[in-house]
Amino acid sequence: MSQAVESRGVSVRVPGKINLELVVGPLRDDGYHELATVFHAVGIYDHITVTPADRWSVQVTGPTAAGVPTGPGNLALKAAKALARRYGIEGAVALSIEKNIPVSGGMAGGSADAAGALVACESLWGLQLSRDELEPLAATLGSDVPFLLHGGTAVGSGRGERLAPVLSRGELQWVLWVSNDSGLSTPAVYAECDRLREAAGEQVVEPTPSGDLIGALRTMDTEAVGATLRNDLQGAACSLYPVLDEVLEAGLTLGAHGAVVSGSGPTVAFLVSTQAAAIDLSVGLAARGPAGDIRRTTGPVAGAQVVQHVGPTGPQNFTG
Ligand SMILES: C[C@](O)(CO)[C@H](O)COP(=O)(O)OP(=O)(O)OC[C@H]1O[C@@H](n2ccc(N)nc2=O)[C@H](O)[C@@H]1O
Ligand SMILES: Nc1ncnc2c1ncn2[C@@H]1O[C@H](COP(=O)(O)OP(=O)(O)OP(=O)(O)O)[C@@H](O)[C@H]1O
Repeated sequence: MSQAVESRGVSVRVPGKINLELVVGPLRDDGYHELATVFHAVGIYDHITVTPADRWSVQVTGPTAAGVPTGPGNLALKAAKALARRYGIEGAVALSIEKNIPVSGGMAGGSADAAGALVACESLWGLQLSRDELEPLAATLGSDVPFLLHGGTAVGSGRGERLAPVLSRGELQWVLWVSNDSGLSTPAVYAECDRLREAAGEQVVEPTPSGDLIGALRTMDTEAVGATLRNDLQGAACSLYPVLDEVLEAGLTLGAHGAVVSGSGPTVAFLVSTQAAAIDLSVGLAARGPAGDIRRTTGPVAGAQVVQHVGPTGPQNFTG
């Protein structure tokens, strides 16, 4: 029997994401929009721990735990149950989630927890599945879930679930403005985007990723990356959450190289070139921008990773 199977618990850390580019194409018959997006995993992490148990349960703690469901609607629980069903695992797990990723913030926190639960349970049950083998099941749980299995920077197509890695070197410095109010509902923001487009008589074409952004990422030219950030949901997010216009303007006035609403919002990501510039921008935003939580982070970072097996003799760490 493998070490993993003997273990009493497995802990995984999983990052949130921002979208460096989100090109929204036509609404499909299945209710999803065709996308061309560039996902970018950033260093704000949830931790998921799974322990064998007689019945399924979820406990949520941490700074952003408020409002996360602890019943059957929890995405991490859904992911663990789906994996058990798919591979004929009997028995259950107790899930413990330490939440740091904003909820309904456009950073795919629920999707991250689903990806984290898949990786944790895969390890606990000794299934020997690669990330690629987990992808099809991940895609049934949400369009962003496959990306969080891999992390890094990747182009997403289809409804966001088909991935191709993007080559880049070095690290980007980000300052995030996070709403300390309520978040935004993803379906509501897509619907608002459709409404605004229809009202403007906009012709919606098949989405393609921008070569300029991919080129800028290859050399990690911060100013060029900043100039090519784009999100077609931004207008809709600002329409539903008007303070975002002020947030975007405040960060750009304070010297950010670029600013973009992440995914369906309302989190806003500002790109700067150095850690010192990130500190300056955070201080400026906290003092002069609209009220919100300001966080500094970097990307790209790896996707869901096992960090600890808790065995009969105590914890065994895998990464720092
Ligand atoms: C906004 C993004 O975060 C950008 O990466 C994603 O597109 C949203 O991904 P997600 O939260 O995993 O979304 P899902 O759980 O798959 O879908 C939730 C809802 O969002 C809308 N949705 C999502 C993805 C997509 N390509 N088109 C859509 O219109 C649909 O109304 C769908 O019912
Ligand atoms: N483990 C979880 N963590 C956070 N939210 C969860 C979780 N499970 C279910 N949810 C529900 O999912 C909804 C969306 O939460 P999430 O934090 O993933 O939004 P989001 O970051 O805006 O999503 P995305 O960026 O993928 O569009 C919330 O209403 C929340 O109630």
